[in-house]
Amino acid sequence: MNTIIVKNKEEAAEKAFEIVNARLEAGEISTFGFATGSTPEGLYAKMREAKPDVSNIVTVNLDEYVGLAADDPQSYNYFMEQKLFNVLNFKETNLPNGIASDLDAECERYEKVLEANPVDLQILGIGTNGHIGFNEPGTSFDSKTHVVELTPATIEANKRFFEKAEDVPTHAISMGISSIMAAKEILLLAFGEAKADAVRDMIQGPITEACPASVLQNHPNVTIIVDEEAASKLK
Ligand SMILES: N[C@@H]1[C@@H](O)[C@H](O)[C@@H](COP(=O)(O)O)O[C@@H]1O
Repeated sequence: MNTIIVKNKEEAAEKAFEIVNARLEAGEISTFGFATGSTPEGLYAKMREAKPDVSNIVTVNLDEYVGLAADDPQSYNYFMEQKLFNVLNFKETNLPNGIASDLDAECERYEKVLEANPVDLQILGIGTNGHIGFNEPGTSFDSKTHVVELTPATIEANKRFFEKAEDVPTHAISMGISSIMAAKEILLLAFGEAKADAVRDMIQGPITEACPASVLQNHPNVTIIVDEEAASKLK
């Protein structure tokens, strides 16, 4: 793992954009994997500004809440539309469909999309409990796209995007851990003190399903960009 510690999230966004831009300019990205949450917003803002030609690039996203339609302002489909897709003209964009009537069939469909479009660069954030995508602690490292029941910790952490905690969906469709690990390159960002325990466990803890992000220690090409607060518990 290549860990880069920067001062703050602005510097992190710059550093992340440098890496992304280098890959784009070298024509190394056919499929781009995106994440949602507040963490990648600075990177996406820089991409909007730079407006690279992405007309040959397919995108996939990690996850979507169950029960939220693509035009629901809290959905991850909507987030991606607002943060990137309304400005950058990707060849094709893919997210799980949170309102599919058959969720298991939707997971299978999405896994086929991933098989047909192997991810060249995957952007990741991390949950305060070490989750990646919506793969909560205890998720099998062998998991593929699946329906997840969100933990109370995740609902608590994500309620800031909703009016009240009861509005946060209880389930999500998420790429599995093995689906995420299939990416050729992974770029994970984390900021703030609330992520410090998860960052320490991911980088220096044992590789265990109790900390889903610790699996990244097994990946050959991972860069982690953290600010000083998120890095504060590293030894
Ligand atoms: N499913 C998403 C994750 O992909 C994201 O990494 C995490 C952290 O969110 P934030 O970046 O807002 O801290 O939130 C959600 O749970």
